[in-house]
Amino acid sequence: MAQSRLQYLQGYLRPHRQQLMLGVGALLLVNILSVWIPLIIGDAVERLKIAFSQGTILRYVVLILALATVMWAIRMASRVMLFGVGRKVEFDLKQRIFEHLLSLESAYFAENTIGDLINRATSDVDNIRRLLGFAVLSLANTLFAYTFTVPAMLRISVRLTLVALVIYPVMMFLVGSFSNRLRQQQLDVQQSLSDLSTLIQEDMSGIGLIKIYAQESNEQQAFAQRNHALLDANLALARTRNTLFPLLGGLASLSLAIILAVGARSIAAGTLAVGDFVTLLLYVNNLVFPTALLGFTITAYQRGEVSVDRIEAIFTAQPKVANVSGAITLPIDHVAGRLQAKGLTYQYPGTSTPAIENIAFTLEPGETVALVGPIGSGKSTLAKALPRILEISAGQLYIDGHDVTQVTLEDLRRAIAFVPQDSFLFSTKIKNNLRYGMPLAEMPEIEGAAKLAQIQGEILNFPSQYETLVGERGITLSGGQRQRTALGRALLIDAPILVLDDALSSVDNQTATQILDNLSQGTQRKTVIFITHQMSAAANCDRIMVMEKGKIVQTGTHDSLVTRPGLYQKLWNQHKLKEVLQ
Ligand SMILES: Nc1ncnc2c1ncn2[C@@H]1O[C@H](COP(=O)(O)OP(=O)(O)OP(=O)(O)O)[C@@H](O)[C@H]1O
Repeated sequence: MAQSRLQYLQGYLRPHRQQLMLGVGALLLVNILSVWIPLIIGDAVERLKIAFSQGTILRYVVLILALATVMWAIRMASRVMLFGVGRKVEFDLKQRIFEHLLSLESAYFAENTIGDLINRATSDVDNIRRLLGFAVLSLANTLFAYTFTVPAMLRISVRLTLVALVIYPVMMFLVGSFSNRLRQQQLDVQQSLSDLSTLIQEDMSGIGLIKIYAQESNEQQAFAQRNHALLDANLALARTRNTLFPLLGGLASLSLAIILAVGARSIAAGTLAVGDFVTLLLYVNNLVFPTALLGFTITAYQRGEVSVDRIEAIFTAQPKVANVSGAITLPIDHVAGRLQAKGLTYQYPGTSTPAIENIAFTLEPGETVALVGPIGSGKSTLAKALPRILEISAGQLYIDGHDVTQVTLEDLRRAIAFVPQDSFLFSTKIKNNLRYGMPLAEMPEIEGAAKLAQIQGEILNFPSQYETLVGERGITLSGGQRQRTALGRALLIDAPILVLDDALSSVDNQTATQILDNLSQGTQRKTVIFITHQMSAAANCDRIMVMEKGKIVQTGTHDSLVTRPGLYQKLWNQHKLKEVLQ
């Protein structure tokens, strides 16, 4: 890891340095003040020994009460400030994680489960909040308590102080020897929690599939297994904590007992004043609480450390496709829509052969070109290469003569609207789904896009028309309706180039052909790449490119290709046969 955990933590705290310093400063003040009260009490004991008077007691009580109130107020202020820092870091981290996740490509989300990522963004961030709130407060408090109390104790009696503190190295050793086990067990808990979240997330998304295959009981078992693993991990951690913490508390109290025994003898021998003894006892008491808390502090710290690693792992993932330095801008109204490929090749990481190889073509502005070919021939790969959803090399693909790798991603993706087969819709009004790419679009524009996508008629039949909620909280659209809504969404941004990656597969041939006709008419004609298995819709396109094993093997109009022996003729004949048989 490039930086140490401590450096990461410092980085998280940097923006809130001032508040942190104020909080720690308040703690410092309170610890300095806390040395006084035992001194005052010791003094009171000595005075009262000489001459008992109500007035003296009252004066001491008022003084101690006043001091205690001030200390309480400062301690409160320090807690508000330090816990506030924890909360602010939590906010910053959540924000950073979300922004970073948005910058990553879908391949990252295929490798990392959503449940795990959600867990990191919530539970792990929460651990860091506790580390930077509670643990920092508690560590600083312990440190200050020792720094100011121990010298004050030494001034009273070196021997008794050493006697009282003899237990503390044992405590430190104990904490040290448990710390690795605690950290590992904490990691196991976080991992088990992530596994469980992943299963919940996947099962809820795939609930339809579970029902179709009647796999409820298997999924229940899988859940029980992971839930048990989480329970075991939590119990193991609790066992360790329950062994360590009471041990620490017990040892801290033991130091009080030792000093009582040894101190009483010194008083009897006349080498220690009663007042000093009382002060010393109160000092030891001051140390007991922070020391007994050390166990919690250490767990909070280790829990936080584990979470720092898990969160930083997200930040180390970098987007593969990014703007080159000095990338050129290409305003959409300057794009005519000419696409040219020269030796375009792409090989998926970890595979032995390129999915597309040495592709060359030129698409003129306004042309509608179908891309057909057997399954797995590389059509989707080519489609994804165009708006650089896949990382392609420079010098292989040009938009209006500009190398796409040199154009800013924002402009390139604004110029090339990509519509995939799986049309994802958000759980919101259909109107908002349509204007997703242009949130400020007005109704006439939205309706225009819906008409072009041939979905307007159906929307008007929905209960609340364009205001109808779709998805989880609303109505369920059919596959074809979803695809046409997704197409309407792409048409609304009015990109000069449109890539339809099997995006009309659930739409009947006639409607698909009508949609393509809509797109190729008028002054706002688009360059359309229509990837499809629907041969009759492809046949109506200006031109057809036929792919096989990652290469374009034939190009031409339907009429020219269908008469030539070759893959296209074969695909067309298969399609005709299917039509006859249906
Ligand atoms: N993410 C990936 N990692 C590795 N190989 C992949 C990946 N995506 C696709 N491939 C492989 O690349 C080849 C081309 O796939 P592609 O999806 O481009 O074909 P296609 O022509 O669009 O197929 P279909 O008609 O079924 O949609 C296939 O062999 C496929 O297995």
